[in-house]
Amino acid sequence: MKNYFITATDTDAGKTHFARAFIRALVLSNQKVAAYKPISAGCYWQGKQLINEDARLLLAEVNCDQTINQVNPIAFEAPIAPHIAAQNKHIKLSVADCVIGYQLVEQSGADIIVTEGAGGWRLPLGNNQFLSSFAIKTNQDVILVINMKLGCLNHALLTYEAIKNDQLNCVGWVANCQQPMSYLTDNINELMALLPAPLLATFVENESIESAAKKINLSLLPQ
Ligand SMILES: Nc1ncnc2c1ncn2[C@@H]1O[C@H](COP(=O)(O)OP(=O)(O)OP(=O)(O)O)[C@@H](O)[C@H]1O
Ligand SMILES: C[C@H](N)[C@H](N)CCCCCC(=O)O
Ligand SMILES: [Mg+2]
Repeated sequence: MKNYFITATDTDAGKTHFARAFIRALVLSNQKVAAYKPISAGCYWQGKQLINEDARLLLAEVNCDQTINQVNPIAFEAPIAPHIAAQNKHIKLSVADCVIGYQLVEQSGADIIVTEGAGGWRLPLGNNQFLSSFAIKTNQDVILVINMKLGCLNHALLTYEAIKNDQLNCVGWVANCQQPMSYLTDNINELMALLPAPLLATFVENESIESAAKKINLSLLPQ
């Protein structure tokens, strides 16, 4: 079984966009894929259930029998830092609970589990715990989505360094071009020179999931 943890330079950088395309590409290459979004903040009510849009979109791509609750067991309505949303509800977030949810996803019989983080790499859970510790505990291969905008070089390099210091492999990165950027090619070239991991795909503005999936070079991932 393989597992990938999708992180990013920031919130709204394109983690879900990439994860949807990645799952689609893996399913097209005949893998059994499950998704996991341990913690979400920013949800809507459907009847008595809180639904996170990321989890709904990921669930729509997988080919294992999963429920939305299995994909996203911990959900908060407010679109704020999850540890604050949890505090407001008198709930304690923990790495251990994220691992328990992951173990349930493992029972889906997937060859590959794709986990989407929340925010960036060092997302606080409160009580001095971080979502990155969940990725460490479950020994995930990390994929870094970079929102190509001014300032991303520093964010990308620091994130890469943190992943490496946490002794995990950043197995690839994605250039997500959501908005026009001056000297885009030069910025991508600088990242190619400085990040010791392969560029898996470059997504353009308004890239469809179908098109994005075709661009991901799965052969660059460790076999
Ligand atoms: N290359 C792209 N082409 C088209 N739409 C994009 C692209 N990248 C991101 N988006 C859109 O931008 C928004 C933010 O992207 P996305 O939701 O993937 O970010 P995220 O990192 O998952 O954010 P969060 O931290 O909230 O989970 C979404 O509406 C998404 O559909
Ligand atoms: C609401 C947002 N879209 C995400 N779900 C949560 C992002 C938390 C970021 C926390 C931080 O690092 O400041
Ligand atoms: Mg997301």
